[in-house]
Amino acid sequence: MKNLTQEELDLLQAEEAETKEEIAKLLAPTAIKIKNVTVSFKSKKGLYTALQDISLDIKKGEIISLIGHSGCGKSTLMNTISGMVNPTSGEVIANEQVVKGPGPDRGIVFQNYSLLPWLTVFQNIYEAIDSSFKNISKEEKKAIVEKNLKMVNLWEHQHKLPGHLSGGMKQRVAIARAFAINPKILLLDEPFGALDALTKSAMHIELLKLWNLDNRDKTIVMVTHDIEEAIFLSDRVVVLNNGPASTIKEIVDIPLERPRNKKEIVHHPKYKEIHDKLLSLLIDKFSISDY
Ligand SMILES: Nc1ncnc2c1ncn2[C@@H]1O[C@H](COP(=O)(O)OP(=O)(O)OP(=O)(O)O)[C@@H](O)[C@H]1O
Repeated sequence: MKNLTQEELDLLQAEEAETKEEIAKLLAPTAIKIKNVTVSFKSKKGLYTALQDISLDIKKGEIISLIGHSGCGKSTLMNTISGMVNPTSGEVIANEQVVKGPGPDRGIVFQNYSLLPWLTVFQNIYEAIDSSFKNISKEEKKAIVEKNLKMVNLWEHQHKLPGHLSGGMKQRVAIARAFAINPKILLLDEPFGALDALTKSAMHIELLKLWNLDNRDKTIVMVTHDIEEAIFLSDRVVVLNNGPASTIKEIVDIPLERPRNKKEIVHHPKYKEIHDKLLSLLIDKFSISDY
């Protein structure tokens, strides 16, 4: 084990880390640093400020969920990390580089899969690898496609077009494509939002399996509306206030040990507490008499 610096020791003490996992997390380097990010959009009515002075540090290997009401700015925050939206002020540092635009170190999966409908499953992944890795041979690229399609159990479906796949299969292709590029940071914008409950559950397990296979090194940021999904997958849940000028309302830790079991986790004494807390943060009114 490496010798800890005074700063690291102080940090450990301050946080009263209890488990090995917590200690590892505390000592992990920062993968994404969001520094005082404000995002304003020009609209016909003038300037619309979606996000106001957001700061957040995300550690390497962390799984973070962004949650909040529709229109609060979750996707905008995600897009500033991906580089598709430039902050009006402030900056995002990802993998120690100031984000200036999209890059292969940050893979994105959208809710609508964004597969190219005229390409087969195999080609969809191959093309993504082809445009990201210039210096490897065709054979190596094919091997990466094969490995990642096998990981999501879709190798036998490699010749199909996206139109001939179910929603869950399309989403698995989209995830395999994101993993094939092997980004250090994986950005998931409501990736399972359109799936039925059973497929969604299966996809949660698939995602965590892939994350485990990768030594839990990949940093994952996910937008979701689903509290259960956020608790099951995340290390921390970031709750955003409503816009305009949305800020971080609260960051909720999910101190549930991994690996997590879908059936058992709901009986964990902390689960209900966390669930209630997130629900209260999202919904202010609970009783009919409040309406
Ligand atoms: N390119 C843009 N131009 C103008 N306004 C924008 C643009 N992108 C987002 N907005 C506005 O910024 C606000 C935040 O939008 P965003 O899509 O980030 O919200 P969200 O929390 O992801 O919503 P949802 O949960 O409904 O997907 C909204 O009011 C939206 O209309």
